[in-house]
Amino acid sequence: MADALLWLSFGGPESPADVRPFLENVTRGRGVPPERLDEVEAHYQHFGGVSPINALNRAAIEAVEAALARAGIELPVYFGNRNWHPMVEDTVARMAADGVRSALVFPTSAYGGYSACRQYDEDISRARAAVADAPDLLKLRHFFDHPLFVAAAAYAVRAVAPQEYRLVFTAHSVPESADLASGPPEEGGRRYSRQIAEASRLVAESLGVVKHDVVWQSRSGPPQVPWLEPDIVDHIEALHAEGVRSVVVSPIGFVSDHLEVVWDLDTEARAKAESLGMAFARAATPGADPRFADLVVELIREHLDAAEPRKLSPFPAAGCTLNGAPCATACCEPARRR
Ligand SMILES: CC1=C(CCC(=O)O)c2cc3nc(cc4[nH]c(cc5[nH]c(cc1n2)c(C)c5CCC(=O)O)c(CCC(=O)O)c4C)C(CCC(=O)O)=C3C
Ligand SMILES: [Fe+2]
Repeated sequence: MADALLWLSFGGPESPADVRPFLENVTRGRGVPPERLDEVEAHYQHFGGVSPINALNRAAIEAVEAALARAGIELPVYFGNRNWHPMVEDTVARMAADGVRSALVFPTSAYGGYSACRQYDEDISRARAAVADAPDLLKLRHFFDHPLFVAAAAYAVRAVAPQEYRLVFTAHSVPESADLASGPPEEGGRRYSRQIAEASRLVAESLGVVKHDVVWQSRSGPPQVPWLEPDIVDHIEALHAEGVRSVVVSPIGFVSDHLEVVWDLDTEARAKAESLGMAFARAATPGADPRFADLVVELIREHLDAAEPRKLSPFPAAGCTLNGAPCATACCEPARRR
């Protein structure tokens, strides 16, 4: 039923010369102001023009290959990205040349929403359209509420948490209009912000933490357009004013570390906390946790062995579609660009 797995991710630059063309790929047609791009380019160049995301994806793929071998599942894994090499179009061409007729696709995002889900569907459609005899590509479902995802995130918090702390979850902000457009209009359970809140609640609950916050990071776009708030850096100030003296930040919105994690959290949010005399710890992203490889194998088994989906939330399982079809006609439509 499937001859391969395609690991589909965002991509990131791996040298200083890659940064600008990468950013142009990310923002093509998206109305991101040039000043924002200059600012973001400086963040990348601060780290030598290298995002950790591609190396972490390669390492996660190795762990999944080992987990598949342990499970006795013979499925070669291919790696393709939306915005940087290896580009998904090139990878799908290679899959076709290797004789792959049908593949499962693991997108490196656990959630619904335009940027986190439907844009990966668009990548699948684009890549298939570019390749003669492209394989059928079936995308795996959203996994924000899978017990192994929740367990990996909870473990990462426990690994860095001091005795007393405020637990703060963070995810990539999106325009409010994009968040409201996520999921079919009649059904709120696929809304990005609700899934983020639900994953955060599940992690906090499994840790026995009674009070947690959900905040946002890395907003871009023109300032007059409302995005999900509050921002993590502003929130740290608000917590300080409330008397909180120690925070643990869990980047629940992301699978692996990337530039926006190491810049916005490890650099900016940490500096803000330290300037206020607050203790600051950032939990690891789950992608490198061994539970994560097992999670991917379980999601694959839902298809190969018709295994029962394991999920902790009451929200409908969504995101699983063939050949880049959206979940539903009006689901997660891209925001209109001015
Ligand atoms: C929901 C979401 C995720 C999580 C889901 C998922 O993981 O897929 C995510 C992940 C990521 N976002 C990333 C990088 C960027 N995102 C940008 C811009 C944007 N992100 C958005 C949303 C999201 N983004 C949005 C609504 C925009 C505005 C423009 C647009 O509508 O597209 C820009 C442009 C500059 C700027 O505007 O800041 C960059 C460089 C990287 C890789 C970093 C690296 O290289 O290490 C990753 C993993
Ligand atoms: Fe982004």
